[in-house]
Amino acid sequence: HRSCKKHTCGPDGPLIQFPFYLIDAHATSSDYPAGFGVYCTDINKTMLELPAFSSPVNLSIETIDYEDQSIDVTDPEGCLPRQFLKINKSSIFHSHYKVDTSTSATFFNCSYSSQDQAYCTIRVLSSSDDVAITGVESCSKMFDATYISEYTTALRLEWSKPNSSHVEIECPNSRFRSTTLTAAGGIIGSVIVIIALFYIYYKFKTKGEDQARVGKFLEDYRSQRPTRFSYADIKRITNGLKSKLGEGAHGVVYKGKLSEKIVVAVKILNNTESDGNEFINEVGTMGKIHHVNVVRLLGFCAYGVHRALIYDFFPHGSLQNFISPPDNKQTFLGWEKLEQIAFGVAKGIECLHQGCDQQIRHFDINPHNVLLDDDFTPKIIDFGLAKLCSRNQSTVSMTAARGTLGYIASEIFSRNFGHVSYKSDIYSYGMLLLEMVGERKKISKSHETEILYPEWIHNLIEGRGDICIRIEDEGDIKIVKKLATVGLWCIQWHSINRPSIRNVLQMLEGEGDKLKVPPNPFDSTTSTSSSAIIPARHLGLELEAIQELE
Ligand SMILES: Nc1ncnc2c1ncn2[C@@H]1O[C@H](COP(=O)(O)OP(=O)(O)OP(=O)(O)O)[C@@H](O)[C@H]1O
Repeated sequence: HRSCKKHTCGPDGPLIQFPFYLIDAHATSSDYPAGFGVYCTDINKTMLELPAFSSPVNLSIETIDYEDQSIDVTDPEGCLPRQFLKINKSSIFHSHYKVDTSTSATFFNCSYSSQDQAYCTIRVLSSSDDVAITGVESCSKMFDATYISEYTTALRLEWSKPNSSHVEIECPNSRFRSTTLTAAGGIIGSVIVIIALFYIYYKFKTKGEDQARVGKFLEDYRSQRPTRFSYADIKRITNGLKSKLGEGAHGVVYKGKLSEKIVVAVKILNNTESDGNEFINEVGTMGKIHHVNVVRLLGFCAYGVHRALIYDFFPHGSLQNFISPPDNKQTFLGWEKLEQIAFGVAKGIECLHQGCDQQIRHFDINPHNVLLDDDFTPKIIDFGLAKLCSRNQSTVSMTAARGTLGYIASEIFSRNFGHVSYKSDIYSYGMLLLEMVGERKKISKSHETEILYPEWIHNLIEGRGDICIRIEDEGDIKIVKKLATVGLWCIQWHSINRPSIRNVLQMLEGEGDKLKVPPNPFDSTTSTSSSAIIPARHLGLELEAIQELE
């Protein structure tokens, strides 16, 4: 039967078999269900032809997963949201395919007056945002539509079973194989041969899939976009979630391999309730960031309830291992290296705050979220809290935001301390610097309990008393003082008194002795404020959710 034939477009293309079929001169629409016709391009791309209102929409098929009944498609012209609007009006598309990342919208036709500068505020029901536009005179509703995010570059379509007349098809090949073997070797022999054939087939199939996956990844890597993986891929990459690297607030991290040479870390996210669209948006933002001090997102999985992020693997782990090592192992990197790391982290924050079209605030800068590569170059990871804000916006809604207590600025706890802004990351960065400096004092065990931390930091900056710190040469003390001074500036209680990340970089680039001593943030406030200096990791606490005060 024609439906049992298998094809591929070139050696790396996905397998084309029922319900998909190659559109050729012999196939008639009555043979196959509509919406599953594919064809090969000159450059061996597999294209899906979907019926649409005026003319068919052609999308490139990246993978087909017959077990999960899903395909990943992209638009060869790079505008998937536009193509989606077209196919979305087709009833054939809806009867066969399901998309879990779409959002509903209503389109209005509005007339404008250039003179009228009054603002009109539109409440967006699906989010907490209002949109303000000027000069609107009147609007009338045009139509309702379903759309996908502007950041969506690949779309997962799940197909439901085609109607029964097509499901019942039996492939003569398999029947032929079983009867011949039964006659030739009896039941036991045939079972063994079938198992062997299945094993060989499985090996080849897996190898082929692995090659296709790596090929797709390399293609995406060159074009600087994250690859979308299925959950089956994630399981294969991590060898069945075997090697656990650790667990954080957002999920569990596993070590994995994309190929023999490409080792990765896969973060399986806990929060499976998060809206697929929101997740894809975030992935779109993360995928655009390419900076030496920010971890590059290599891939992601957003399929049903499964959400995962794939990053490069960094064998040294996080900065935390080097400033407060587990089991107090001797892992001191030296003050020069620590200074370079502090500078690199600030550069990474600068990229997030100012380097991209959209300002990105991390909201969870801490030593666990700074990974170190082979040369100890720091890489900021974990954009679970990153929210997109346009450049002229200075505050952001923090409902349901998370962070690590001790690294969280006062304004995140309460609006009384001002608006949440990019200065909240500066606070967390300051805490990171102070922990880098402060943890070293623990090398001298005998003094540990005698000196209060705030007092100790001020003694250090002002050169008073015994600072109990490991100093190898004269330059070291300068570095320590500089890091402590910048750290104290960054944790000023009111965000307005904290420097911007550019100022931080200027301070770190300078000699350090000319820096003004910052006001002591522990003097002017109550005892509650000074408790914030104790890093939460030491208290074993995590902040669950922060309610925004209106
Ligand atoms: N790309 C990576 N390479 C190597 N190790 C990693 C990588 N990503 C995470 N890890 C390690 O996996 C563990 C868990 O990381 P994860 O980011 O989930 O937790 P966390 O940063 O400790 O907490 P949180 O999620 O609250 O920020 C950490 O020990 C971290 O160092």
